[in-house]
Amino acid sequence: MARSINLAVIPGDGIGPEVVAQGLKVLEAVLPADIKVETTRYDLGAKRWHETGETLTDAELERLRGHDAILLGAIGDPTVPSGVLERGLLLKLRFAFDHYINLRPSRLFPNTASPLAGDPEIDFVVVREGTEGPYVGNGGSMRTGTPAEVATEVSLNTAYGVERVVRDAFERASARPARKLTLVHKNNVLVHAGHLWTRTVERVGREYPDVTTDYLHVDAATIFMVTDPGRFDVIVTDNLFGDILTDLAAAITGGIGLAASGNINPGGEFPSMFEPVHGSAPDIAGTGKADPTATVLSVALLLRHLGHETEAVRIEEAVTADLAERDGTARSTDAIGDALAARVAG
Ligand SMILES: NC(=O)c1ccc[n+]([C@@H]2O[C@H](COP(=O)([O-])OP(=O)(O)OC[C@H]3O[C@@H](n4cnc5c(N)ncnc54)[C@H](O)[C@@H]3O)[C@@H](O)[C@H]2O)c1
Ligand SMILES: CC(C)[C@H](C(=O)O)[C@@H](O)C(=O)O
Ligand SMILES: [Mg+2]
Repeated sequence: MARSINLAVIPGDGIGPEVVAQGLKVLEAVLPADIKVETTRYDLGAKRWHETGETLTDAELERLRGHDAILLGAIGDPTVPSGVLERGLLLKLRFAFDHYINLRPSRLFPNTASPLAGDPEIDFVVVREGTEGPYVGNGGSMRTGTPAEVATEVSLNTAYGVERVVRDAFERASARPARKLTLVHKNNVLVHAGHLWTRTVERVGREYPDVTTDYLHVDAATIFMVTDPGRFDVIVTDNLFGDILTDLAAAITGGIGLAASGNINPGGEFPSMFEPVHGSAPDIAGTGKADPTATVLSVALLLRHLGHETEAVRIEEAVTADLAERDGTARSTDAIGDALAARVAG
């Protein structure tokens, strides 16, 4: 366990800088005096793109590589064409640093309101593939802008890429009490990729006889996530399905303002990157309405990844206590950050 953390911080756009400020506040408060955190801020995002036309240079990528981990707020801005920052910055980082595990825990904290009826027990984790699928940029457009336009976006699925994420998901499932793994795909239509995923889960699953496996088509998975979320323990799924399912998962567990994620490079060859599931929320940027809890919980995932389990748990307990005391009174981003920092410090 490192006694110092060399952290890269990418606040980004919209509410990104607002929530990252709270994440850093809580990080500083939770660490004991003998663990030092050194942060380097990278001002990437819309402003930088407008000024220079750059999203992320190779030199910056090289410098980022030298950090122990990255904390990212959110990127994306209405003044920048859709996809420029998402692909040129966020996905570039995930791909360059081989973040093939996109880990998205979904837990309904005690006393937190879910839009679902009753009082559902929700505690599952989505292991979303992070470097393949339809996200690879394997596509193009011909006769662009004409009535004869043809556009493609081809999903890439390699045996290597699918197996490594499936193995990771089985490892996580076997370490959890319910020991259940659900593959979510669409193998009735996407038969080539879908059957590769299905066969891989069957084959790797033989090495994990104590883990129960099942399969759901992604459309049916959205039904069960609303009608019976307790059936899920570990979900393993492709990059795009995982993106969509985890916004839904956030919605049923108290909202997108609470959903944390980690883009993990398990071997540690590259720094892993932690970020809330949500985006830059231009509709509320600058209003102080953004909930920083998702970022604070992402800091907990970051600390756990670096071996600081005690501090990670302390943050999660502080969030649990904070959520339990919420009574509907509006609190600012800053006020929530202050409250969480005070809890972890005390
Ligand atoms: N990881 C990322 O950086 C990331 C993730 C998703 C979207 N984006 C980008 O963000 C921009 C906006 O995307 P979008 O509107 O589809 O999704 P979004 O997640 O930014 O916002 C969706 C809704 O959730 C609300 N919301 C989001 N975060 C919140 C928080 N912390 N507290 C309270 N409410 C919150 C927003 O106000 C909005 O109503 C786009 O450019 C998109 O590409 C970036
Ligand atoms: C902004 C976008 C590239 C990103 C994704 O699709 O992975 C976001 O939606 C997320 O969930 O982190
Ligand atoms: Mg998303």
